[in-house]
Amino acid sequence: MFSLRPPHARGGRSIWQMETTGTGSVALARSTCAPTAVRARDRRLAPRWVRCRAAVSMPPPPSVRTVAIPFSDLKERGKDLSGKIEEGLGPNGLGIISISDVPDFPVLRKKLLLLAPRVASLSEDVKEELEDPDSRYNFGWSHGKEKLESGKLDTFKGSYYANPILDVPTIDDELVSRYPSYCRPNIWPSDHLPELETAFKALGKLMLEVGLMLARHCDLYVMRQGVGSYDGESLEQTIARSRCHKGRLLYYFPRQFSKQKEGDSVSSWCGWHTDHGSLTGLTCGLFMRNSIEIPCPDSAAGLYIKTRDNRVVKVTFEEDELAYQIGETTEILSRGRLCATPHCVQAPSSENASNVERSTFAMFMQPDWNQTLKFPSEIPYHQELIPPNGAITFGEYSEKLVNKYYEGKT
Ligand SMILES: O=C(O)CCC(=O)C(=O)O
Ligand SMILES: [Fe+2]
Repeated sequence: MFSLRPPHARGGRSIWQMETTGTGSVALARSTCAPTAVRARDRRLAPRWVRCRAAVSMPPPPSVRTVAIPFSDLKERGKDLSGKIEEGLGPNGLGIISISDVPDFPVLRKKLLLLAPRVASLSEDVKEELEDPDSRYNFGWSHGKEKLESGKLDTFKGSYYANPILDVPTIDDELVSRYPSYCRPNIWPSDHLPELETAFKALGKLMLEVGLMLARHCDLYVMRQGVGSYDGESLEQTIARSRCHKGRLLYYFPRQFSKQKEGDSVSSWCGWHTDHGSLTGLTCGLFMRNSIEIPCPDSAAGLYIKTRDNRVVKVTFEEDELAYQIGETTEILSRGRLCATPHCVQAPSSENASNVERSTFAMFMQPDWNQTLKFPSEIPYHQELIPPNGAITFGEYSEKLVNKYYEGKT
């Protein structure tokens, strides 16, 4: 059954340190905000039984609905949404919020997500041509290159990475070799799946536009809290001027569990990690069998989040809602006013899972490689990577992070 133990209790290794995913979501050890006894949002966490596989045993984790903001409110720059921002993304929030009624979103989502199994089923030769080892597989097709909690390579999901805003972020060769995971050009399967490029760019651009609107409201919330030098590094400006945004089309292969125990892991499809950038847009996962959409076959399958007081909860939002999560960089720069959240994805259980696939799209919005971040003196993560004066460009910071997790270098 599900483990309600804190992650560090598993197998003697912190599971949050394990997964090294592609751009935007290097999985990192983190200390969460200090646990507190009972918080306002806990009232929303009233347990709802989502699955019971065995007659005896521990209850499954509760399922929690995201705080939702209607698009018509979000697009008003001056509207006071600080209550909802605080409830969803503040120090006691789940670190995820959803936006409802975004025009065109449901159609663009479906168009792109239905292409994920088609990418995954291109021939091995074609997929190899679509790989980009020089960017550490941060552009084009990536499968089995990332490390999982177990330390094994992740073969459960495949990703297609591209910058939906800029095909060629820079032509400066020095920058391309210094920051390959952001500066290399996009790769598109123009001969084999030409519709991918249009669908990927359309959804990515929409998620950036809506993300910018949300960023504005996050800034208003943080400024109301009186955070000193935040102004010059506002989330909205940071995202608006960046050339580093990265979309990731994810395809989760059907999982066949050899032992029931293995299938019970809450992170059986995607390991625990915290996105390291500024803001991540996320679509609701689309379940399929043989590339045809089906309803989610197991209510326990999907996205899970670790709460600030060390509980694991399943998080739900509607398929026509667009969700956003805070990344570590924003948590640090907002001095903890906006909090990042560890998350993972659970596959359906064996009995329900035969041939079930899932696709989704994440849009990682992060500072430009040349933006200097001014870190406060006390930060919850990666203190050892920050120079004594606290100033480092996002490009250098990301390279150090990638080295830390891929090669153990700092
Ligand atoms: O599949 C999902 O819903 C989440 C994916 C994710 O967390 C990531 O790509 O960073
Ligand atoms: Fe993530």
